[in-house]
Amino acid sequence: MTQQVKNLKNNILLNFVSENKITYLTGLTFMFLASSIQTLFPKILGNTIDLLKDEAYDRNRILWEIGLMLLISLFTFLFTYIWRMFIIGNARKFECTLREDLYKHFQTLSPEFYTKRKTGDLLAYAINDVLAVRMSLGPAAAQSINGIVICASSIYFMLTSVDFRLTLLTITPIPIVIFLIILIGKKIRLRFGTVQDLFGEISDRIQENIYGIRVVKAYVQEDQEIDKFQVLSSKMLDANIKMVKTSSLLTPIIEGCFSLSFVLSLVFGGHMVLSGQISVGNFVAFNTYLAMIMTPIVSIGRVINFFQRGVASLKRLEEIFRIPPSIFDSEAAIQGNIEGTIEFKNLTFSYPGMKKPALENLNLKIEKGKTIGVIGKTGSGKTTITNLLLKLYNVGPGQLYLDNIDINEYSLESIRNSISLVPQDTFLFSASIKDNIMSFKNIYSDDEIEAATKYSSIYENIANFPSGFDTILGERGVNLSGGQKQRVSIARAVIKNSSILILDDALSAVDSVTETHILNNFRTYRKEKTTLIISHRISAVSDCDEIVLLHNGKIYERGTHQELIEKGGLYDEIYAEQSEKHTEHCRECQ
Ligand SMILES: Nc1ncnc2c1ncn2[C@@H]1O[C@H](COP(=O)(O)OP(=O)(O)OP(=O)(O)O)[C@@H](O)[C@H]1O
Repeated sequence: MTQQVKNLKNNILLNFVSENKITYLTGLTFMFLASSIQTLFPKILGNTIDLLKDEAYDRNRILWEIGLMLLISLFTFLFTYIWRMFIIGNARKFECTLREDLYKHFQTLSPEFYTKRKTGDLLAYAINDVLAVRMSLGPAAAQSINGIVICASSIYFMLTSVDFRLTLLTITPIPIVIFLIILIGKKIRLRFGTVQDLFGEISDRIQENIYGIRVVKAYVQEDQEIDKFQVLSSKMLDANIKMVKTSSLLTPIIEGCFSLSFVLSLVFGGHMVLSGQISVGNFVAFNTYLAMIMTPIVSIGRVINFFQRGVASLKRLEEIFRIPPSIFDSEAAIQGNIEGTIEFKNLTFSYPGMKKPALENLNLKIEKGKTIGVIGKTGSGKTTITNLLLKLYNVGPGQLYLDNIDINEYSLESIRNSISLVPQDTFLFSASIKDNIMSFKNIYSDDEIEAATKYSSIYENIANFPSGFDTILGERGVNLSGGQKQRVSIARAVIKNSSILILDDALSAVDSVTETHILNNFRTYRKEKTTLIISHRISAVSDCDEIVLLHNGKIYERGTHQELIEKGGLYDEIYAEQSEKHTEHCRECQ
């Protein structure tokens, strides 16, 4: 577990604020200054009006007042710019740091975590939740502090410079407005929650549909899919209409209450002006303060909403950060290259939450430089061997050895640097073929890249693409055939040139001639190195030094191809079945 993740587990927000306290304090000081001087404006405006009322007004005094107003505007602009740079800038920085840390944390989590979580949900953490936290720490925090200062100073000036009674009378509707905003806001949030849930469902459906578009078309499922989508879409419409019905109440209520304040101000304030209790200038200043108060109060609902969503999202993120990486290095983990001897000793492994072991009492030693074939029916445990060798799952002590050292003693980096895997489900990045082969590591020469593709029998295909190795692959490599994708994936493993190579059913989409060609290449290129070929096809493993036939997680038969044929067991049966099919296929081809 990295120190960073440990820190984040304690309190993400407090850690960030304390790390950036200087910028926060500077920002808050300028925010306070900007809001405070802003509230001087109405008072000076009032004074100026009162001065102008006098026919023999002092011209210089008026110019001085106008100059003051210009200075206030200038400093308000300047201080607002400065606090925004610090406070909003910090919120942006927090968003970025949070997303990077989350991404790093995702990289440490086990495959088990990913099988349990939906992609759409994980995306929501990285996008919606991080954004919600940023909005509450940035604009919402700024608006509330700014609003509190503006309201407090405005009310103070109204009370002290204009009239105590008039102030109390005109601000009477404000607590009612706040109460109603909070009440309606709660309802809006509930309805917004429903809209968000439906939005998640719609995103998941679109994502699944695009991902499985071939299956949808092949099974003529388009109409059913459209119907299902329409049902969801109308649910979303209903939820939105319900939300709009409630939220539409908010603005008229706020405007109505403030209109009441202005009417009260006009009636009683006007009367006070006429009876000479307050000046016209003070009356103008009073109304300007009233208008200034209006903006932060109107945004209370939005700010509360931002905070609530921010707090909820922060909680969700903290929960995710609290999930410990289930696989990590021990304190004194061995760093370095593994030469390639593998040994399974009485290994029994069950996937988390599963009763039946995927591998049971497995005993197998693979000497460095040997090529081993693993064959077996679907679900017999072949891929589980790969998962354990790459330490994607934890294995108990004393069950799996690499170069006669327990796998648990190695660092994850050493294990994964020493093993190249060509997985069953080929995954290519939407980048150039070259970047895919190099795994984005710019450490290989063009000659090495070319050689790797020749070993994998994909060179000719790539050379025929107009942009050659620079051809950009579509998402998941859609512009390549299944067999081409597999061969690019093999080239990626070949160039890594690790001590151990695992081909997990990696030749299933290539024809038998290409399969033989690739396997022949491997025989020369990987002479001194360990290779594990997992396959359903006997043709892929028949030349291996030893073949292991797995059945229900146990070794059922083992030996060379010849020995297993002579034994006349299950392997021989599969061989006979596959040879017959092959012969039939050849006859049909003729
Ligand atoms: N993540 C998982 N969680 C729970 N059970 C799993 C998981 N992965 C595999 N299994 C189970 O473990 C057993 C062995 O699976 P494994 O993937 O190793 O089989 P396989 O021989 O590679 O099959 P195939 O030839 O179809 O790829 C199966 O019963 C499977 O259902």
